[in-house]
Amino acid sequence: MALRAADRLKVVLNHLDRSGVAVRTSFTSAQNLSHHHPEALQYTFDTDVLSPEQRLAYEENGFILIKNLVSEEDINRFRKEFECICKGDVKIPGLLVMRDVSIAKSEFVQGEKAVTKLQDFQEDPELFRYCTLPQILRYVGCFTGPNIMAMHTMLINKPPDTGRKTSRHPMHQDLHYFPFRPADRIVCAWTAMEEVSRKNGCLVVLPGTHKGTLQEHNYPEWEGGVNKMYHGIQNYNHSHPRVHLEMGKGDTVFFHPLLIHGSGMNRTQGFRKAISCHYASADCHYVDVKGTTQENISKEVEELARKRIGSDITISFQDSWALRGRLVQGDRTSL
Ligand SMILES: CC(C)CC(=O)SCCNC(=O)CCNC(=O)[C@H](O)C(C)(C)COP(=O)(O)OP(=O)(O)OC[C@H]1O[C@@H](n2cnc3c(N)ncnc32)[C@H](O)[C@@H]1OP(=O)(O)O
Ligand SMILES: Nc1ncnc2c1ncn2[C@@H]1O[C@H](COP(=O)(O)OP(=O)(O)OP(=O)(O)O)[C@@H](O)[C@H]1O
Ligand SMILES: O=C(O)CCC(=O)C(=O)O
Ligand SMILES: [Fe+2]
Ligand SMILES: [Mg+2]
Repeated sequence: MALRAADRLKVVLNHLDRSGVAVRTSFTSAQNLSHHHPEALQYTFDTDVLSPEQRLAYEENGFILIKNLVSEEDINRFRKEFECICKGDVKIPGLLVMRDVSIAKSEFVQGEKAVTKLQDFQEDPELFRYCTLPQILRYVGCFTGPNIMAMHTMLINKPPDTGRKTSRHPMHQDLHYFPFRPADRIVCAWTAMEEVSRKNGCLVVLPGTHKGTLQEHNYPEWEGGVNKMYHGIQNYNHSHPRVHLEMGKGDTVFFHPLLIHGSGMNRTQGFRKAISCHYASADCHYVDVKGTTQENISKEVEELARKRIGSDITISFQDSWALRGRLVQGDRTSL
């Protein structure tokens, strides 16, 4: 007899729950337990960090929110460092400072009010401390396993919208940007650096979409313009349930790279701040994206590398990730 996937999960979790807490289940055949156990939990490892309920939630939804994971003191330090970078007091090799497209050509906006995002802070010891926080890595290991690479780092400073709606981030899957697999061994940690709500443009996720495949991404046709490399999925199911992730300072969401997500407009006058890192198992391998839907982004990244480094050296899409990735736990086995 074939069990529905959700029933199988409940059966497996019931079996896994060694603490004796009752997990409601619709099926209890011992024979089916052993038979279905290995295939049912695809997205998480049994590490004694996530409770059975938390594992089930990630398996079903593709994300899990942990409250109050990063201390106020750490966040204040990241914020200070961000200010120093924006003022030009610190120069970090490889760091990319992005301005919002609506003010990119303005000479009047200076300092942190001009910055919408820092990318690639792996050479900044102060900001990179975020990626090595033990309480974050404990959770990351539940998804990646023990060998962990920090692949992609960002500090997002979503600006007050200028009225052109450019502060939105279109709905997308982060895997679009990554030429490595398997997807299930990649996870993003995203920490709110202050209260984030629907008003200042919190994350919006489509629960369960991590079970789907990678979709085609392009620039959305938005009247007010779109930020460079902010590709989006054009034809996702607009009637799929949406969840707005309202979070407090220090709350952290871990999410799967196929989970469809974006963020809304910032309707406040403050700059909505978040810090994030994409981790992958060091056992992942690079894939060739030629002839796939990822070819468009790979060409943009290669073009950017040529602009920044010079056209005499070719840095492939894969190389650009191998150069930025940093081992944060275990052994650098492959990536
Ligand atoms: C999972 C994860 C990976 C998902 C994501 O992160 S999605 C977003 C990823 N975004 C990126 O990686 C952005 C990469 N950033 C960049 O490519 C650069 O910062 C640029 C946007 C090209 C700016 O380059 P840069 O040379 O430093 O700045 P310039 O002031 O000289 O501007 C060069 C030309 O680019 C334009 N520009 C600047 N900022 C933006 C913008 N935000 N959106 C669109 N166009 C922009 C700027 O107006 C200028 O144009 P022209 O004067 O050449 O026509
Ligand atoms: N017209 C649109 N086409 C495609 N995607 C959109 C469109 N409008 C919003 N989105 C996407 O939906 C997500 C939520 O954006 P939106 O600005 O609607 O925020 P919101 O938090 O839902 O706010 P609201 O309170 O207005 O519903 C973002 O990822 C955004 O890019
Ligand atoms: O902080 C945000 O607005 C979301 C950013 C995001 O999803 C991304 O850069 O991939
Ligand atoms: Fe994203
Ligand atoms: Mg809306």
